[in-house]
Amino acid sequence: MAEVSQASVHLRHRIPPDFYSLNSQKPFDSPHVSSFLGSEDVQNSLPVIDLNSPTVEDSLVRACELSGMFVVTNHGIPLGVLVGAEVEALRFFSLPREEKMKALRTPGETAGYGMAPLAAILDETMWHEGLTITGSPIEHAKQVWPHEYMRFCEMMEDYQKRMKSLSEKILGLVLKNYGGLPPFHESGPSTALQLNSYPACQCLNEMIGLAPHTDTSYITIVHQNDVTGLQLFHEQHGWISVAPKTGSLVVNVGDMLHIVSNARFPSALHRAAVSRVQHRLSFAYFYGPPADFEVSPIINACSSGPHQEARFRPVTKREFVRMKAKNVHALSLIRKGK
Ligand SMILES: O=C(O)CCC(=O)C(=O)O
Ligand SMILES: [Fe+2]
Repeated sequence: MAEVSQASVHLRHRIPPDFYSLNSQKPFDSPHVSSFLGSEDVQNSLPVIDLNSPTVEDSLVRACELSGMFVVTNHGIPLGVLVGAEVEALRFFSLPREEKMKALRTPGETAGYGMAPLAAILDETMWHEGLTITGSPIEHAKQVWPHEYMRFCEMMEDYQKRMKSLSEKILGLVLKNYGGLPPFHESGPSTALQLNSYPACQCLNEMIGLAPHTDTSYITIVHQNDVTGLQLFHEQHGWISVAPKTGSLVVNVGDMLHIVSNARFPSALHRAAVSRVQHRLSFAYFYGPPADFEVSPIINACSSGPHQEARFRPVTKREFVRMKAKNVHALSLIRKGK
């Protein structure tokens, strides 16, 4: 996921590329020469889980173990909510650049418009712009639409409320054999909604939308518009495309759940490709523990063999995020017996 420490916040408000002017000088020669096209043949190999199925717990645990990424159906979020949020996001990203800049993330803030927060830790040019929302987006929405901000705010708040419940449902099922989702006594979970926009790119060579990364969350729930772009790294097949399927959602395991599961569930390595002709949108909802909650591996009867011993030392999300801001491979820093 896309979080960095206070130490590097100044990098977080770097501005996205000027897509319009770069595209108008086409063909634009990007420094990337490799292909970002995922393998289409194996795109359907991700597990698809019906959340109403009587065997849902087992299926979820197996999917977490297998690839750390899966598709859910019958998740209870009406298609109208997903499409409505898409329409509002497009209304924002279609604004002229100088209008969007009014919502630019200020140094020290998480929420706001700008490059993927990931850009602060990866030295890579990404064909991407994003709007990060934590709770109410009203301050930023008012800056760009002095009179027409309410609909955007209502849609995004409703979307987050529903995603929070869905995250808790999925995590509760996944962790049932681990004693369930831990109660967060004082503060609630840390959550964020990241609206991602990848304008069509008529570059000579392909540009990456989002560079390969793992999310810092327990889990992330992704909704994509109908343009393919999300890719998962698979040990055997390399990069595989996770094609959008109307109404279904993609869920992936993040670093925090990887730790809790004692490495039984891989933290999904994923990235986003860009289309030459279509504007791609995605919504990533990150659900994680409160910043000061200490996360540690849960060892229980389900664990066997090498999983019997804790593979990671306990870490708070705050500390982990700080470490990851300096080193994307932060998991290796808290691994025991390195
Ligand atoms: O655009 C996508 O499908 C992925 C987005 C993502 O990985 C992120 O925002 O962390
Ligand atoms: Fe991600």
